[in-house]
Amino acid sequence: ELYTAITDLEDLLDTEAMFMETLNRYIQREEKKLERLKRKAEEYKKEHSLASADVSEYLSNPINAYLLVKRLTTDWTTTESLMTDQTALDDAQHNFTEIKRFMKFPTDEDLTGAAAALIRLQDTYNMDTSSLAQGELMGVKYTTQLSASDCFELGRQSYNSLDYRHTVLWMTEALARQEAETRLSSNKTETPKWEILEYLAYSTYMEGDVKSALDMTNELLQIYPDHERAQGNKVYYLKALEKKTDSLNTGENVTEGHKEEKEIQDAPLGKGPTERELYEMACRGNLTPPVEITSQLTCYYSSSSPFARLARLKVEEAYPKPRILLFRDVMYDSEIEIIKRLATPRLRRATVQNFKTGQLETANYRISKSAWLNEEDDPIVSRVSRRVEDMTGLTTKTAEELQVVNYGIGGHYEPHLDFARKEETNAFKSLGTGNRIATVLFYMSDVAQGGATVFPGLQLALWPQKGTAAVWMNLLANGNGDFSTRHAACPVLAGSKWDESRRKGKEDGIDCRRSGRFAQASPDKGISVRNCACRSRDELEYPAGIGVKEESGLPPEGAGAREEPEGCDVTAGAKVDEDQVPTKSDPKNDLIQHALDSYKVHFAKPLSRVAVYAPAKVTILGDHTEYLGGFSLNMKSRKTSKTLLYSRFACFFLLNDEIGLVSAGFFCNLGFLMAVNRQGPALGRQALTDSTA
Ligand SMILES: O=C(O)CCC(=O)C(=O)O
Ligand SMILES: [Fe+2]
Repeated sequence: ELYTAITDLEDLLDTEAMFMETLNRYIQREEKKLERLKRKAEEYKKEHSLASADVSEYLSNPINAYLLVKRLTTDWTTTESLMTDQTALDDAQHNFTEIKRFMKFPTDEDLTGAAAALIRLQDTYNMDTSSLAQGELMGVKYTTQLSASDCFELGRQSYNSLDYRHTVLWMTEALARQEAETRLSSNKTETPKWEILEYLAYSTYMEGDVKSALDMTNELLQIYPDHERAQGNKVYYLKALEKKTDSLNTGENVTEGHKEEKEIQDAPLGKGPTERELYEMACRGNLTPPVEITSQLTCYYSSSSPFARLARLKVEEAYPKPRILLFRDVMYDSEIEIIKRLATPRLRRATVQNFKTGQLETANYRISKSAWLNEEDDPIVSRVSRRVEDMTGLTTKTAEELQVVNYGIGGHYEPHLDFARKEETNAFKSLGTGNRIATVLFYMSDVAQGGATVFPGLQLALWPQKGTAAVWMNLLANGNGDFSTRHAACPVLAGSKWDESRRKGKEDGIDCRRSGRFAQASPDKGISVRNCACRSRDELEYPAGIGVKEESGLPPEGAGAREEPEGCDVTAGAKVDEDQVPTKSDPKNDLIQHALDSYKVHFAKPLSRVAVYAPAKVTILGDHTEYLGGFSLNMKSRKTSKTLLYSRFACFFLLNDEIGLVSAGFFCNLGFLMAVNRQGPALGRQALTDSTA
């Protein structure tokens, strides 16, 4: 199943390239063969006309007589075998077989799935058939168009799935396009009109319009009078019409055609629209929570964990109750690339849990591919786990592995709950975890169109933005599931959607929380902004006085701060516990050692300089300490004991105890040891452990 993930579809382009190469090679070889045959024919023609000019004269020459016999024997045999030579074709066919064996190649199931996906997109995003066929997706015009035969194929796929409504739509479009194509070129189009009419007539009948079905069948019979099935159908439709007229006269109730009552799939939520309607409206961006809700929302910087105190996290409330938060810029592009690279070879069709048996199985309501990553796979996974802990205040010890998801054409996940209900006794057995306390969903790509995460009951849509994470609790404080968290992933209309989620399981009861920080998380005192209905990065309105946007979130990538310092949250962050002070005997906690090791790993050479940058303000010990929002890095120098700088953003390097300014106004608020000179005194370490910030 390749259609279920865009990343697999990308590989199909390689397959197509190989096919094209084989085809071109085959054409070249056949052209060469035809060239040789043409030359032969020329030679025959020349000799033959010479002979015909004066036959007896020509044959009086014994050499000519000999050559004539030779031409028609051995020569002709060679010519004939050249004509029948199939090695080019055999080679090409052999190549095709090998390519199909060794490269990704779509199956009929892929074609059906891809067609169903297009039709799903058409329905969810309310797109009319003819605009879609002209390459228009929700008002955005793309260059690719569908031909009559493409539309015919979509109609045929719908017909095979007994979806007569879409068969009618697509066959009607196929007919219109076929007529236009025939007008434009004298060549006959690939799909004959009578065939389109046959599907169209039958589906129209099945949709209840017998009269039109009959008209179409008559048109078909004009083009193809001997079409047996059409002849039979005509009789059938005529009878159905007669019966209809009779019963109308007698006042009897008739069901038109074979139209069946549509199964009612969605129970209305109270009196209003059904969940499906709300879901589709939210996917189209036509639904937002009422103003009474949005007016309660705030944006703030979170510094509720030691790490977050240094790298303050940009938090945006998306919904108050259930509390849904968006953490902006919490993942580096480079991390995303690594995670995608690790996951790609492991992607498999995503499964869902069978409500009754607890077994994992595939389902049409969840179409995507996913891969699971654990902490042994790569240190990056632990990094993400730590980030999740810092964001939520929950431990990831009982969390599921990291699930990476890539959606394919029209990939979606219909409304569902992430937690297991009481009746689902077997839930999570196979995963070996408890119920899901919370979901943390990282968006690893922007999606050009569609692909929102929607909460139909809350009328809320979250639009994927690369590097943002959405977080919500699935369970209430008493351990019961919170049904208002029912959510869905809308079909991806254009683009590729990559998600990564960590869902936290519980072990016993509900208490695997390290603290109730998430549930109680509140804006940092005094800096909350009311009613910031923030959508895109540019629109974010963070409180003035806190600093430039770049100041918050993770340090800028490529600014020498790629490595998130392990242990930084303990040593350089909040108040340092005596027994947590790093010592030489405990190199794991030793920032300097960590910096040295990281440097060596990344640059394959030892360090010779110390560089430190401060979250806000650097104070040299001896000077008074100004607690600027709690961000201050105290440093000690042998040669100078003066406070050097009052600027809030600064980067210093220490070279043999001299302190100098590297660049100001650039780095952000993460106390971070970049490089250390071991030859000098252990300034950096001392400075950091002395930090009072
Ligand atoms: O991809 C999304 O937007 C939501 C995914 C989701 O709900 C899930 O994986 O459980
Ligand atoms: Fe979900």
